[in-house]
Amino acid sequence: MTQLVTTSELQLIEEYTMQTMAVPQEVLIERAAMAVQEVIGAGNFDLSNVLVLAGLGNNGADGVALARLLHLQGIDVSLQFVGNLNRAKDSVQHQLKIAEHCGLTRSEKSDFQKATLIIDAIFGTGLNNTIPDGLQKMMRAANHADNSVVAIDVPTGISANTGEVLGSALKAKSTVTFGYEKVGLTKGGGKKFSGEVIVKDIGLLTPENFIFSQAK
Ligand SMILES: NC(=O)C1=CN([C@@H]2O[C@H](COP(=O)(O)OP(=O)(O)OC[C@H]3O[C@@H](n4cnc5c(N)ncnc54)[C@H](O)[C@@H]3O)[C@@H](O)[C@H]2O)[C@@H](O)CC1
Ligand SMILES: [K+]
Repeated sequence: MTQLVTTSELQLIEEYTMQTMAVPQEVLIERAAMAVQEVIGAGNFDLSNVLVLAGLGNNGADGVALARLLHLQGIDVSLQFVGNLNRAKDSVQHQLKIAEHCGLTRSEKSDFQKATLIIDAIFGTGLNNTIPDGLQKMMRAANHADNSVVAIDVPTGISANTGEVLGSALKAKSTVTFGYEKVGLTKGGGKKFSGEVIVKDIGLLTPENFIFSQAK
């Protein structure tokens, strides 16, 4: 039996990890990025031209950290933000600062066709509304291109709680999800869009006797 989490259960686990257990958020972000680096480095993906599409929340922060790790590994990686960077969370700004110190500059616009692998770090468990129209258009174009997509935590456009497609979703070949599999990856659009789901430990700490509502 596999343990599943809802977004509210995950929120409790994240709070417990960072507030009660005092694990810094940066540690979780670094481990999330390293987990994805390990999966994409295992030999099943063409890493000759990697495009990281990063959003403005913590899912984007994971993507920026991953872009930096790949850059330091000598991989040709482009980092493109989706949305106005001025509105990005501090975690994203912080990760971008580290990446820039390591010599990785962000791209303004990237060529989907050129990318051999797209990393989807646009939205994760925080998505709670319909994807804006402009972004839906870009996602449909990416779905039509012939690249492999690896989603970080949850494919963009999928509700991590219900599996519903919130407007449009980015079709992943694999989804690297953190801690526990999200309920939304197991049903509806989530099941269809997430491809192979790989659960990775990133150091989230779960309170003893925590009650999970669902399993599969
Ligand atoms: N909570 C944490 O500290 C950690 C989170 N992690 C990553 O962070 C993700 C969750 O991060 P966030 O909670 O920051 O959320 P996301 O990065 O998924 O989304 C960013 C923000 O977008 C906004 N938003 C939601 N729906 C929208 C819509 N339709 N249009 C425009 N904006 C919208 C919300 O304010 C949301 O906070 C996880 O999936 C995981 O990848 C990991 O780095 C581990 C640590
Ligand atoms: K994502």
